[in-house]
Amino acid sequence: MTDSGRSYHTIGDPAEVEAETESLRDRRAAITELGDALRTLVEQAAATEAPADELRRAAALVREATIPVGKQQRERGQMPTADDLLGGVRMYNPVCGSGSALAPPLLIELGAGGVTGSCTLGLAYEGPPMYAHGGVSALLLDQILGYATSASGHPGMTVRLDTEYRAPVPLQTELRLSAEVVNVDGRKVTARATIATAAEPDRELVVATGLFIALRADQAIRLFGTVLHPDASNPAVAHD
Ligand SMILES: CCCCCCCCCCCCCC(=O)SCCNC(=O)CCNC(=O)[C@H](O)C(C)(C)COP(=O)(O)OP(=O)(O)OC[C@H]1O[C@@H](n2cnc3c(N)ncnc32)[C@H](O)[C@@H]1OP(=O)(O)O
Repeated sequence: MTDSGRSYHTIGDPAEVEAETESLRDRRAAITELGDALRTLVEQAAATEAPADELRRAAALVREATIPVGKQQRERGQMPTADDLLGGVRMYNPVCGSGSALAPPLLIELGAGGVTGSCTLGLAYEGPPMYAHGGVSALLLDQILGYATSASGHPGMTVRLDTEYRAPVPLQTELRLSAEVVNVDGRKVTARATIATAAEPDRELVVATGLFIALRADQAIRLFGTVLHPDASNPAVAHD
């Protein structure tokens, strides 16, 4: 979809389709630009030692910025119009999404036999002083495990995530993640993932094993019916 509210998959006048595609590209670029600015803000706000009056000035500026952004808001049952769920584009995913202020973002690449990821965590992700919060490590691992299972052709939902913290994950340090599927047993898929630093990729700091369950059709419809089977009551969907 584009700002005009029409689907970019529309079959019709090629010039119109091209204009809508260009509009979508431009909107995604703008979402990423805002995401970058927000990430900088979040990181600087977590690291700031500025005096109170500067912080209040910043708070007022941020409140002002929420006005244009808050103008058109989607609701829970509506997918972002800039996303392409089946194509794997999730602009606001809290781990990988370039539009998310929460995402480091983690960059994931498909490799032979699995997937790899890279990111650097700033002070906003601090748990123990100088190191990442354990929940943040689990977040990164769940995402890359999910990506590995999907990429192997066995997408599912996490039902179990076992996380072993062998050594603290340093902040402001380039990290390397990797994940691979280790077992497929009917609808149950097991995958293993690790976090290391780029400097010492073989020293596993955190290791996780995830169990993923492929959804039955009735489960998928119960959980995601509105977005998987959009109908006229879903205002996020274009009805050309
Ligand atoms: C190229 C690719 C690009 C795409 C990128 C995408 C990236 C995406 C990244 C996203 C990453 C983020 C990902 C996320 O964050 S996913 C979000 C976090 N996860 C959830 O919210 C899932 C919550 N759980 C459920 O909704 C239900 O459990 C579901 C619906 C999944 C299964 O329903 P149900 O629970 O009723 O199960 P079943 O009747 O179908 O039975 C199935 C089998 O499973 C066994 N079982 C179930 N639970 C457990 C358990 N805890 N330990 C061990 N086994 C368990 C069960 O015994 C049975 O075994 P068997 O009796 O057959 O032997």
